[in-house]
Amino acid sequence: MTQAQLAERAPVASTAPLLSVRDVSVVFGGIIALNGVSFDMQQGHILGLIGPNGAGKTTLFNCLSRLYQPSKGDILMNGETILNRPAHKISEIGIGRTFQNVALFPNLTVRDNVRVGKHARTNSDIISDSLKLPWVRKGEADINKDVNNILDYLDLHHVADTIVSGLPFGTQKRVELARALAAEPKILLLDEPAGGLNHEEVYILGDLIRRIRDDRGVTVLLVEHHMGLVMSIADHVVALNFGKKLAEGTPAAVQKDPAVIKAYLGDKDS
Ligand SMILES: Nc1ncnc2c1ncn2[C@@H]1O[C@H](COP(=O)(O)OP(=O)(O)OP(=O)(O)O)[C@@H](O)[C@H]1O
Repeated sequence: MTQAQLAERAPVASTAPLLSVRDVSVVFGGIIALNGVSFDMQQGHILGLIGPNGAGKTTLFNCLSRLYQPSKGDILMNGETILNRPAHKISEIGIGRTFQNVALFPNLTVRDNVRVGKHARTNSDIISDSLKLPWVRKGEADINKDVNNILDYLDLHHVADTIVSGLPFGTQKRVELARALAAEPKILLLDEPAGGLNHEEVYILGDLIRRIRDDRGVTVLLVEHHMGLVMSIADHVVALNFGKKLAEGTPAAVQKDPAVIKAYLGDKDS
């Protein structure tokens, strides 16, 4: 192969962000929950979004997951706005999410909850499903294989046929992660995943989030109060306070930033 052909094959490092939050503001009545917030998320990064109570983290998370519409600004994925998408259509463009208090179907098994995530990405419809048309049967076989892989990956096979409501909270959180992964997201939005977990469970979770990024190339946005978790796994941290961006950078730099230290003083959760 010639030098020119080799050069053509060489991967081109892309610096274009996967997701851009541009000058986003959200106003509730007279309250400015977000005030002109901008930052980028790079492909393959774990981005930690931190800030004291009321800083605007959940509001921003809800804009990204399309539950809230910003009053101003834009959110771009690969350069295209996502603001024209309703919440139930974001899995189609590769955005998955988990919920702070776990939002599974409590009376379904672990396996069926994960299958729900998988169906968010398949093209079958109710008529094809009920007629069991060939492409549906083939689709089902692939779905079963993928679901089994995800159950193995998240160490959930032993509880695959257990009803979710009887499982410990930490396991339910893992099921939620499995359901989100089943939709094969490019970006995973995690809303306080460490909430309600004990010290060991938080450590395991951190390892898992890192593995998901490394093994599956999933870019992760993590809204989290648990500073130990954010600082140990994030590549980049964005700190908010009173709806504004206070600082951003590496975990070490943000942790040392005087404005961030000041914002957290007296906040018992920090
Ligand atoms: N639906 C709403 N209606 C009115 N005000 C709201 C609403 N949601 C949030 N707010 C206000 O917007 C501001 C930002 O709240 P938000 O919940 O986004 O902060 P947060 O950083 O997620 O806080 P916490 O860490 O306590 O969850 C707060 O002043 C909050 O009271």
